[in-house]
Amino acid sequence: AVNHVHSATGVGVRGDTKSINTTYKNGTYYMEDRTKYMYSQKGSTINTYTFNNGTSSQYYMTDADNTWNASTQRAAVDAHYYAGKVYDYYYNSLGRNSYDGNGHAIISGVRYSSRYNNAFWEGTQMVYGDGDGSTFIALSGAYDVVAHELTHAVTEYTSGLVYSYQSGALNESWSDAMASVMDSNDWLIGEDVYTPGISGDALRSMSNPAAEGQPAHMNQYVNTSSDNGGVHTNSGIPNKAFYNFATSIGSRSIAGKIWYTASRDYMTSSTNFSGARAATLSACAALYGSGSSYYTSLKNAWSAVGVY
Ligand SMILES: CCCCC[C@H](S)C(=O)N[C@@H](Cc1ccccc1)C(=O)N[C@@H](C)C(=O)O
Ligand SMILES: [Zn+2]
Repeated sequence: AVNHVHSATGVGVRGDTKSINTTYKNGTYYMEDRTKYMYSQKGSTINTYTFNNGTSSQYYMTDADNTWNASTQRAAVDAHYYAGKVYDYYYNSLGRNSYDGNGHAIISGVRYSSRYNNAFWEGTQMVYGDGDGSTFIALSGAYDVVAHELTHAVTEYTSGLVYSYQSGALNESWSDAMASVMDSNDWLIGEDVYTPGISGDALRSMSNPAAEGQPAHMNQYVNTSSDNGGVHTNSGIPNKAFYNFATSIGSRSIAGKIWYTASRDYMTSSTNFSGARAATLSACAALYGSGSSYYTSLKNAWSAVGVY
């Protein structure tokens, strides 16, 4: 195979079988995907590692027969698979080659710590906990979680939104919005890995933020210093604006293209909610014209959440 590239069978967090791209070298198979454009262009790859429930060192994921069906491999299978899908979306739909726009390698580490109910972008890689089995199962098991985390990397290289108060809530919201474009069969966030014992709930709802305890209007903005100024709470307001816009124009992909363009071309580290409205309007005008029906729908989407 070219560059020892193999497509393998893997079993994900929820027991679902999928095809992943691996590399054969030194007599074994590695969870290294060399099939993307970034490999042909810069030699960089998608690589997935495990912390083996530690917090400092991560280890290669290898498999002797390239059938990745061990229970200890499930979180890595999904982190690897979904990272590839998120790379593909940014490259094929938005013309962005990896999170830096220049084909940077994409690194993930799974099984971080013990019973860890979170996932995050560490600044150079994605990190996923296993969850405690009650609040979360392994967080890489959800497409929207992986899209959320990798979009934080895109945000760092585009707007650079500071992760606190209104710019931080926008940072969180842009991750949820792009995740909802890619994982597009509902308006829920985290539902595939959240509370396995409860059906129908989610960590967040973009269509009805209040359903999961978030504000959906500026007059409900929560002034707090916790959670970096309530970034996971107040994200409900721009999340609702994105939902309003995408549903009013009938296209998540067009809404996502405007949101991405706003972050890349019109937003900065200190952009607040009003600035985000202006940036999305500028992006919409640049892409579709200020006389477009999209432009009017976008104004209405923001005014419906009390942002001007
Ligand atoms: C390390 C401490 C804070 C990390 C914050 C990361 S970026 C984050 O926002 N993680 C997501 C994970 C996620 C994403 C989509 C769906 C489900 C879960 C997140 O929302 N974390 C919540 C639990 C939080 O930190 O409050
Ligand atoms: Zn986040």
